[in-house]
Amino acid sequence: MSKIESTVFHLGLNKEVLEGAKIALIPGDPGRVSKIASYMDNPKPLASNREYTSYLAYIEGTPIVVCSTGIGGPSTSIAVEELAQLGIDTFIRIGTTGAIQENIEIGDVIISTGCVRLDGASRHFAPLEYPAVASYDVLNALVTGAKEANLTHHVGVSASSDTFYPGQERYDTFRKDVPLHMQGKIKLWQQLHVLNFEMEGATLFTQAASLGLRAGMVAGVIVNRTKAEIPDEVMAKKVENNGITVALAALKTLIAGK
Ligand SMILES: O=P(O)(O)O[C@H]1O[C@H](CO)[C@@H](O)[C@H]1O
Ligand SMILES: O=c1cc[nH]c(=O)[nH]1
Repeated sequence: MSKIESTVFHLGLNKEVLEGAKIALIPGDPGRVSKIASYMDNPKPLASNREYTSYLAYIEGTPIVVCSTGIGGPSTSIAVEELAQLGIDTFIRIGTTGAIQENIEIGDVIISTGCVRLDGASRHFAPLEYPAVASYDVLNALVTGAKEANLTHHVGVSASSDTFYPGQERYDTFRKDVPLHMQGKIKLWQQLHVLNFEMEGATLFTQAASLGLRAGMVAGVIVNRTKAEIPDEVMAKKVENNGITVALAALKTLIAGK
């Protein structure tokens, strides 16, 4: 039996339990998986290992995998690789994010056309010159979903940092400062019309595009960095529903288009 036919090492899944699913919804937070699955039909827990919690659920009779990636590119790349081995060809990241443009409100959603590759893991899939871009049809389905959901959404470039604190220029930390070489980065990305910071998109987009797979990302804004550094956890729990709503609406477009 080839490796591919058996259970994948980290996710603890095999082809059989995925019931032929081709699309995966991939939040960072394992605690978000059951919530996402609960909005679909017949949600069923599949596995939980390390940061990877997975469910199977159905939309209009189509099986959909929901699997968390954990925080950051490295763990995300493992989830995407192993889901691809099991036949998934379309990935929709459902995240939360920090906006860096003044006009973006908490509760808005950001749909990323591409990501600034401030991560390390994406370089293991393609040289830095390779663009971290969403696939057109997933991006289009997400924008359509946001419009149908009547949610305020912003479409543009995100920045994916390997760290939450220095890489996103947070000063209110243990050292109460940011290393000199990381100072001024919010200003730089603001000038370049980057909309937000998060931590997985660059790896996901580079990995998927370079493997000929499809990926997109929608994230709920839980903090605006022109106003604050740390998100409010109660607000964050509420806002994550907006990203989920857009992704579920996008599924309908993707399944119809399939
Ligand atoms: O809410 P999730 O999907 O985890 O996404 C964001 O939240 C985490 C940081 O708090 C990072 O994973 C970042 O990308
Ligand atoms: O500010 C934020 C909020 C969520 N996730 C991030 O990476 N940054």
